[in-house]
Amino acid sequence: MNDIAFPADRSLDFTAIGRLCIDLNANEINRPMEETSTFTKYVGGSPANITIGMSRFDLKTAFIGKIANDQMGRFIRDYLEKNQIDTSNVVNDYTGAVTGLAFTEIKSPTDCSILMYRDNVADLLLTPSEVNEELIAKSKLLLISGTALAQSPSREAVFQALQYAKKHGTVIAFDLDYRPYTWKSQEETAVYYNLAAEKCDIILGTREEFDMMECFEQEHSDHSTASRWFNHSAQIVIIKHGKEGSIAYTKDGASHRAKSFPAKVIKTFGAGDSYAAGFLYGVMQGWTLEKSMEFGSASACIVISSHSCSDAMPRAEQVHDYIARCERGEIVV
Ligand SMILES: Nc1ncnc2c1ncn2[C@@H]1O[C@H](COP(=O)(O)OP(=O)(O)OP(=O)(O)O)[C@@H](O)[C@H]1O
Ligand SMILES: O=C(O)C[C@@H](O)[C@H](O)C(=O)CO
Repeated sequence: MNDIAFPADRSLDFTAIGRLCIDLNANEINRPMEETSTFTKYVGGSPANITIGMSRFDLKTAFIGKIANDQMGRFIRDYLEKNQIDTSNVVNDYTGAVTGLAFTEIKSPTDCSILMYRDNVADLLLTPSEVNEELIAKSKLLLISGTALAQSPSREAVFQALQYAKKHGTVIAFDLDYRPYTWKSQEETAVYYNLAAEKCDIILGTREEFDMMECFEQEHSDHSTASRWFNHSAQIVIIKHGKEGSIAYTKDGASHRAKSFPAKVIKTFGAGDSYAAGFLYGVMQGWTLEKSMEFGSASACIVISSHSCSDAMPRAEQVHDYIARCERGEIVV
């Protein structure tokens, strides 16, 4: 069991707010982007990937965001709807803003980077008045993603969503998703991340992302990081450590470690999104933290062993099968 009490009487399981963009993943892998010439187009954006993952787990999902009024925006909306995601609060921009592009470079399975084009993107133009209170009120869980805090009015839209979630007892998860190129300074990032994190029940981030948030603090240990947020709303703090696995801290002072599974890695990005989807799905099923972290870790392996993020988000049976195959020693890297 875990200690998160999700409201029962809700028609939606999971709603996310934030970035909807396009991934353009290099087809010529294991070389620098300068030497690539073709890309495959996928829907992207960390919160979008997580929502797609939750929908693949057969949860009832919705998205709150803004897309460009062009072919890319229509591609994104169509894809979400094909994945049974409620897009009633995905609004069109009519100012000529564009869709964020994430060009991915896969130099090697352990050396990947993302070149992000994010000038004048539609997703950061979502306004507080465009956030649908009723959608959040009928959701069990709201996910916020850090990059949506980078600029106004998206920043204020996220805080409005947080206010609605608090008002209606909707559980709040915060995936830190720190993307430095979207921010003016680390200090600005830390201020807004900390203000948002104080309202959240579940916080997921890497050690580096928490270090950024704690740039005004002296101590940066996993334990001090976690205990800091239990003085606010947090029930669970997850600190991810890549291939080394992850640690969950709970308000009662306990910690729970999860190892990573073996994976035939094609690219490392997408691990965090798929891990978040798998972990949050497990917690929503009422599983123990260990089982939820295990499910997230296996979900991550499936995605990092694939070329895409969104397309590769697995179904629950695929994740259970991956765990079973690892336990039988059938996945050797
Ligand atoms: N090379 C790997 N092999 C196996 N599992 C991995 C690997 N990298 C990450 N994972 C799994 O995915 C989880 C999340 O990965 P990570 O800590 O890299 O988060 P992240 O930095 O948010 O990911 P992303 O690269 O998508 O931003 C890890 O806790 C681990 O379970
Ligand atoms: O979050 C982004 O904007 C880029 C993602 O779409 C990409 O798939 C990735 O980095 C996954 O975490």
